[in-house]
Amino acid sequence: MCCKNKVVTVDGVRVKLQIWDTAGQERFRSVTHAYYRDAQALLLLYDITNKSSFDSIRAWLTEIHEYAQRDVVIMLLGNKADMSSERVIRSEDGETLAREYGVPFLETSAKTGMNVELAFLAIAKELKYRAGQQANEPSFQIRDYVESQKKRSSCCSFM
Ligand SMILES: Nc1nc2c(ncn2[C@@H]2O[C@H](COP(=O)(O)OP(=O)(O)OP(=O)(O)O)[C@@H](O)[C@H]2O)c(=O)[nH]1
Repeated sequence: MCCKNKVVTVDGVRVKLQIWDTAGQERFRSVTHAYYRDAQALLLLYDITNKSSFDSIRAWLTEIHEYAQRDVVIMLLGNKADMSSERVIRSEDGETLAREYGVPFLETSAKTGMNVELAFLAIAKELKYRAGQQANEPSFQIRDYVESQKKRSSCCSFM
């Protein structure tokens, strides 16, 4: 499960993220608590071509509420956005779920890289902002940032 490092540059400062990939299967649930208990951020991925992966997100959010840090940064990601012909979960469904839980949402593709850098950058920005919060600094809103930066799989075919 542990670890890959990812370095992103946030406002000229290099931030190192240590990424743990916890397997999503039910049978590993009991052991994954220990892995994410101390995490500062959690990326919850489902597969847009797999309904059961989307359906299990609610259970994960409930669990996280119980076991994760109270101020953990959570982001919902609908992965495999490149596989549009096999899509079963609409972007709107991801957006609605994310809105319900007040978390930012992106569709990503690990294959093409769509929105992947943005997901890590948004997390790093949020964590950096929280760590160095100054009284006179404008607040950083991760959801607004993600909304303003994201690329939609349905557009931008010229890219
Ligand atoms: N087309 C496409 N395939 C992907 C994408 N992301 C992952 N895959 C493929 O999906 C399969 C599963 O990927 P994994 O990274 O092993 O998935 P996982 O959910 O981490 O698997 P577990 O660790 O067993 O829970 C692999 O064959 C990947 O190449 C994507 O964005 N697009």
